[in-house]
Amino acid sequence: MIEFKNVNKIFQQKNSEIQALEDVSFKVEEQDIFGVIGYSGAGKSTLIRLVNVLEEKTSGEVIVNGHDINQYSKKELQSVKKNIGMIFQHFNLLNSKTVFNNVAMPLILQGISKNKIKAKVDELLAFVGLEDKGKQYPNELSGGQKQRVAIARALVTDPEILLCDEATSALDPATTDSILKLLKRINEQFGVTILLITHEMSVIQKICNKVAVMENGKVIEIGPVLDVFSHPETATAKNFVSTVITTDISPNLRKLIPEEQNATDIKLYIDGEQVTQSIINDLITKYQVQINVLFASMSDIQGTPVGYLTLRLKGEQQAIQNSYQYLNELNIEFEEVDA
Ligand SMILES: Nc1ncnc2c1ncn2[C@@H]1O[C@H](COP(=O)(O)OP(=O)(O)OP(=O)(O)O)[C@@H](O)[C@H]1O
Repeated sequence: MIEFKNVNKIFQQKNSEIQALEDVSFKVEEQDIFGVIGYSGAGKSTLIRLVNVLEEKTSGEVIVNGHDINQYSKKELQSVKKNIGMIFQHFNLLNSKTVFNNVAMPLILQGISKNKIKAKVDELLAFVGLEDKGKQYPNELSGGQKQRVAIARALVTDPEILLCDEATSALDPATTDSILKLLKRINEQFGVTILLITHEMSVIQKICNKVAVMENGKVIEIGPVLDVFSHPETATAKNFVSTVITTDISPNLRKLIPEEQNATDIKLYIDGEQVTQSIINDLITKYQVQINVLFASMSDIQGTPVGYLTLRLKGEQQAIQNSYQYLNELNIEFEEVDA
């Protein structure tokens, strides 16, 4: 649906060059909610703006609907762009126009008949929950309501792709949640593919099925959300994950737990059906190992329960070895950690 192939973007400045994107390659499949996360300056905005040609790449290919976006004729590009809606952090509404006219604007510009416009705009205002706000002006609305208007406007041409540029960054947590739910509904009911950029891992956790982590213009980690969240490899991805899930005892808390002779601490990762296994009970009763739970946390990642445990095991060396064999048989990831 959208594919970046070896994309580079260099901004030329008077005496220097800024490489905003470096050899970026990945695919957004149909019906994905694909999240791109990175710190400020990572290149996220530049990347998303290439898709609807708000920026032009320096080299590489940005393929939308089967063709490189720069290979289309002007006329073809117009119809490709109609197929791509976009929403922004600061909504970008026209304050001098009513809500109705803001949503209607793309259709007015296309010369669509008034009756058709009214039917479509009314339908979309109802869909975003603003059926009674058509006659109001943007500055009479809350931030969340403004973003709903912007979403209705982005959908008015029935696009197959929706680009979201930090769409919830200016909103409070509750409003953010309601907008994210709306985006999910758009993806599920209308089959719209969503490419979003954010600096908040909670946004990725709540609605994305895939994620790319960017740093210094490069994609440094990419994959299904469950994979990247459960096994982040780079320091940056680990930092982002730690903002939404706690996977370990904090160093301060660690200091409060006394060391013990003849004890082994292990860290376990469990997910899916593994969380229903009576692991601790089995280790105690079957293998005669004493157990202290030093740390435990459970999170929901895309509907999959994911758990992290740190256990202190005490017992005969053979009993500990047998416990490890049992964990291996259950395919549970674990490692010994320093006390
Ligand atoms: N029009 C421009 N001219 C020159 N440099 C630019 C331009 N747009 C972006 N850059 C530079 O390109 C790099 C990537 O910027 P970009 O805005 O894509 O990052 P970002 O990850 O979206 O960050 P933020 O979340 O702060 O917007 C930065 O170093 C930025 O200064």
